[in-house]
Amino acid sequence: MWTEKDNHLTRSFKFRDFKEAFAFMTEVAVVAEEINHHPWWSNSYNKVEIRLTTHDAGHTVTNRDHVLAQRISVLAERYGV
Ligand SMILES: C[C@H](O)[C@H](O)[C@H]1CNC2=NC(N)=NC(=O)C2=N1
Repeated sequence: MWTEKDNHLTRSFKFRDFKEAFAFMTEVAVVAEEINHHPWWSNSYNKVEIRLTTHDAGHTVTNRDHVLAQRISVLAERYGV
């Protein structure tokens, strides 16, 4: 589940292995380019942490973040995470 703190939406994902984590990240990257809104993220082996904020709105959470979060959740569901 996404949580909002310090002016960003954040969620952590744990995949089966690095390969799945990176495949997920690749899919997120395609969506980010499509809607021109991009995540901050970190990856370590099978874990991906994502933070969403809108720099253009002074680093606040906007509808663009909620839209991307929803799109990411749909992708994540396909990995069963
Ligand atoms: C010019 C372009 O629309 C902006 O730089 C976009 C691109 N991607 C972005 N991504 C995020 N997360 N926040 C932004 O404010 C943002 N702005």
